[in-house]
Amino acid sequence: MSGPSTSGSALSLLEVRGVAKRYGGLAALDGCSLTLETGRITGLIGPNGAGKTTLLNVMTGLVRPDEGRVLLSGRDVTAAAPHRFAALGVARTFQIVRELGSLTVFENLLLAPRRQSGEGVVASLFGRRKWWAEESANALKAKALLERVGLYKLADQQSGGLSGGQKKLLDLARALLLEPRLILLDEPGAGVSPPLKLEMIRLVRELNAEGVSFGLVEHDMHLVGELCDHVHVMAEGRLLVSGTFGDVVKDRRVVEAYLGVAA
Ligand SMILES: Nc1ncnc2c1ncn2[C@@H]1O[C@H](COP(=O)(O)OP(=O)(O)OP(=O)(O)O)[C@@H](O)[C@H]1O
Repeated sequence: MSGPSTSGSALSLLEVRGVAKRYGGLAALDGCSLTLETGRITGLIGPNGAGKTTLLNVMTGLVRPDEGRVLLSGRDVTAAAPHRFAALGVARTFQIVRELGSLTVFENLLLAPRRQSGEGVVASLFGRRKWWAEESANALKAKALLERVGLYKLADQQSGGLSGGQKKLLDLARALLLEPRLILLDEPGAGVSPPLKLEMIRLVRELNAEGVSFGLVEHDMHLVGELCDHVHVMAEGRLLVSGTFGDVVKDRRVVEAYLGVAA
């Protein structure tokens, strides 16, 4: 990773510039450039196959782009591994939640990756004591997070028995363990009952008011309209239109992209 770049807006939290990713002959991303700004809940919408999930993967180090750059607060993180993004405060949730069904809800949270203290020489000398201290702090934190997302009563249940919405809330709690400054949500509304969707909206708003920024990939336009300050519309691996939700849904190019008509 190189040092801070000189360009980019002061509000830019995570930015992709000219990002391309090919799978064989298919361009999942094709010169995509866009910015998620600090403090905002930014929507990423677009028709199926537009490249939204691939972009989230690039923005969290799960996929290395063939071309282009990824900048976090102006710092080049294009080649950073997922744990590095996590350490820098970027967390994500998944379209299909990958909980360990045979473990309890609480155990799933304890096993989730989190920011760990450094493992220098001094740390390793005091390793065992430090490990215990960290583990008990993590257990307390996990309990507090379960309470926050409304799953505390289910802490001892096998997570495989959770509903779709409860799994999404567990995934959000898992992301929050990292104490992130940015959370990328991949379809948090998919397969979620209306009451839990409202709960998800409430939580995201509350976290945002506390200073957490969000990138939100979502097909549920009600959810996008409720949550997003700003929306980027993607089509065919690149940015098509950006603006307020009200503006982009009226945009002719966006309507055409969703209908599959050439803009
Ligand atoms: N690992 C992969 N191998 C091959 N093709 C892939 C891979 N990942 C994504 N693709 C293809 O890249 C394109 C973009 O996929 P992506 O999942 O990013 O789109 P999306 O906008 O998230 O779609 P959706 O809204 O349906 O989830 C699709 O055509 C998809 O089939």
